[in-house]
Amino acid sequence: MRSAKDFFRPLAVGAPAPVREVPFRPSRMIHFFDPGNEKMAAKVPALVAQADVLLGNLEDAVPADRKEAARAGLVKTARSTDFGDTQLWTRINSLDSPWALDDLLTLVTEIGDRLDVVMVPKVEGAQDIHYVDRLLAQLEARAGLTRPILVHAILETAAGVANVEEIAGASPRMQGISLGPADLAASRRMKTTRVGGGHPGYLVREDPPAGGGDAPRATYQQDLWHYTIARMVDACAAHGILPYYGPFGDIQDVTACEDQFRNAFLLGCVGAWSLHPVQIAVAKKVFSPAPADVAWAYRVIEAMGDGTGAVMIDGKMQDDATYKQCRVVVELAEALAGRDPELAAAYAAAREESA
Ligand SMILES: CC(=O)SCCNC(=O)CCNC(=O)[C@H](O)C(C)(C)COP(=O)(O)OP(=O)(O)OC[C@H]1O[C@@H](n2cnc3c(N)ncnc32)[C@H](O)[C@@H]1OP(=O)(O)O
Ligand SMILES: O=CC(=O)O
Ligand SMILES: [Mg+2]
Repeated sequence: MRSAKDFFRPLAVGAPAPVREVPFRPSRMIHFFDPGNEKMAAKVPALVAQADVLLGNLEDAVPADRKEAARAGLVKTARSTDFGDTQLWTRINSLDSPWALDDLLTLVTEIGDRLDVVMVPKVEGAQDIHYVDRLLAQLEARAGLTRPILVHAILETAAGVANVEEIAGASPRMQGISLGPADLAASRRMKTTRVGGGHPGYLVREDPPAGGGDAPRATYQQDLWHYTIARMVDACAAHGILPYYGPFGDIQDVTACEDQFRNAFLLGCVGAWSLHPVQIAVAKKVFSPAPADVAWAYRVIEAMGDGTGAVMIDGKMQDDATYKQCRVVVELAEALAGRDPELAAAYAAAREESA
């Protein structure tokens, strides 16, 4: 383990200094595209205005014989697209694959100045982050980069979940963690055969009626991902990095996708992956606080003055703790409004109405 004093020193001579705080940039949806798929790549310029993050995916979902084409496609897209303040991320291949090393060598050298975050799949412990951390520093120094590329880990192995706290704190480069429910299900030997979301078999059943009988008993579907998301959120919050829900594979079921995203939002996640353009709007809706909630948060903050003591608003007790919750909502709303004029107008209107 590195000394605390050395933690913020560059890991290679000439590499940029590590960041001390993860910059909070809106990232409600991390939109995946296959850069080697010409039809998808052609849609990227139009998606810049819609998505907070565009991610060129090189890992799963890209066939083995198209890996080099995807990597080359990402270099081309990064160089030919004006991303404005939309972030460009990539998901490299897993560290045990034949492609990960060339992914990093090529991308940092060719488009390192355009890449904000490298997503690393199947992270099992701090050792995986340390490897990427040092390699990125060497490559950044060689490429003459002046700003460090951040790292995002996918939580998708049982070992990764067991080590999530050490992963979150492994490097000042750590930007965040996403739940990867598909690979995690496989790693845990869960019996689901889907990408994220619930399962109708995972339920609790109400007690039998008093006195017996065989009247039908209600069942309630349970959330397969609650434990892991909550654990990931705690690890991220404790280390000052950002948690995300990952993929929802039933593209047509936007209702269930919205529910899954909202559970994650309420538990503390700041965004989710979008696999198809239709999921961008779902994530935008869910991960932007509702205007009525923002207006309420401002009311509480204004009524609480310096944030101490207790007041009643509409029959509800407010104190230092609700004040802090409301600050979370307002700070998020203000960060999003800075990027999204429509949202800014909706927040201003709701605030005026509730005044
Ligand atoms: C478990 C995990 O690791 S999840 C992460 C890895 N998986 C991914 O990244 C999947 C990304 N998404 C996809 O590959 C595709 O969306 C699929 C395979 C799910 C569906 O693709 P299609 O069957 O082509 O969907 P559909 O017919 O609705 O597409 C409509 C249009 O949107 C385009 N499109 C589809 N998905 C995307 C995308 N993610 N980004 C940009 N454009 C897209 C299609 O190319 C198509 O273009 P066209 O109108 O010019 O023909
Ligand atoms: O990579 C994501 C997953 O769910 O697996
Ligand atoms: Mg995966």
